[in-house]
Amino acid sequence: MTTSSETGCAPGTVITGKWHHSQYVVERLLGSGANGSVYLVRRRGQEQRYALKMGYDTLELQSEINVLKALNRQFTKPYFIEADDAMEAGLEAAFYVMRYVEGVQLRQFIRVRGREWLGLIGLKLLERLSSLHRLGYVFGDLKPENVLVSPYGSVELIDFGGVSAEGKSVKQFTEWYDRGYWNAGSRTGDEAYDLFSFAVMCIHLLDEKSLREASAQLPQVRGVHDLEAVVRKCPHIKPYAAWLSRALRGGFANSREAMNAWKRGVYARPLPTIKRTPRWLRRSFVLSLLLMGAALYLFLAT
Ligand SMILES: Nc1ncnc2c1ncn2[C@@H]1O[C@H](COP(=O)(O)OP(=O)(O)OP(=O)(O)O)[C@@H](O)[C@H]1O
Repeated sequence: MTTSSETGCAPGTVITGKWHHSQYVVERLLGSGANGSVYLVRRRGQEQRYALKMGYDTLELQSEINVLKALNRQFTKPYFIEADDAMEAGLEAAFYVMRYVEGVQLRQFIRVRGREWLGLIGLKLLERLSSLHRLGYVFGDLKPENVLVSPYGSVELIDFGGVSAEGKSVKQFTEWYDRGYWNAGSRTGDEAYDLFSFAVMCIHLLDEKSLREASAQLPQVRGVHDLEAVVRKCPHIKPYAAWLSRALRGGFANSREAMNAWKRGVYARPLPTIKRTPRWLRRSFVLSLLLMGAALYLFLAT
């Protein structure tokens, strides 16, 4: 059977739920991954935007829905809206609708706004992880692509496809951020697993080149010591070093303790309040200096 997730939904496509009869108008594709395609949609006749995920595997979608529903119970602003089957001109696919998270991927945010934002972003992300852990879940596939940051620095996790119940095997992981890859522990989902990924993610954001070099070690000798060597070597990482080493060694009792340690030891530094001057403004400034110089030269020469 051909599903609409295989063929893709063009902007303007109306997706109608078979059971609840809600209608969603596709604005654009937000992204596609292993588990399906995510579209930015509006409910027909309304302004409110949502993210609609159309999946290849109903069981996978269901486990993501379960996590979002659990999060709904903890927060006033809902994560999960509804789930249904789409029936579009003979094409059939399961979908669910969730909160649309406006923002850019974490790596892009840090690249544009500067590394000094990691203190604040890290704290908000640890809060998110801690909420998930309190519900008995482990995120599993924590990586910069799964963290969206709004222009004001609010942080949301996306892609709950890797989430597993605490104590169960991690369902999805990405090599660099995986504790098993660094021979640093099992792939059993526990709070320390997410904190380990969080620590490697910070190293990645602060010194990607050194992390890449460290990961080039032979698999059987690769270890936490390689990550700690990067942490010691890189000057940008210094303010985070103590926290990162502890997370890499599984030294926090839980994510709440890790969050409090981050708040005291990392975030306690002054906040970045001044926006970096946009590049176009810097360029215009340099250009005007050059023009002034040229005008002065012509003036003196005549
Ligand atoms: N709630 C959301 N709000 C905004 N954008 C989203 C949302 N959920 C997903 N996206 C976008 O859609 C893309 C694909 O979504 P998602 O990662 O959930 O799919 P996936 O099939 O599980 O992917 P992967 O193969 O990475 O596991 C994301 O990279 C992100 O850009």
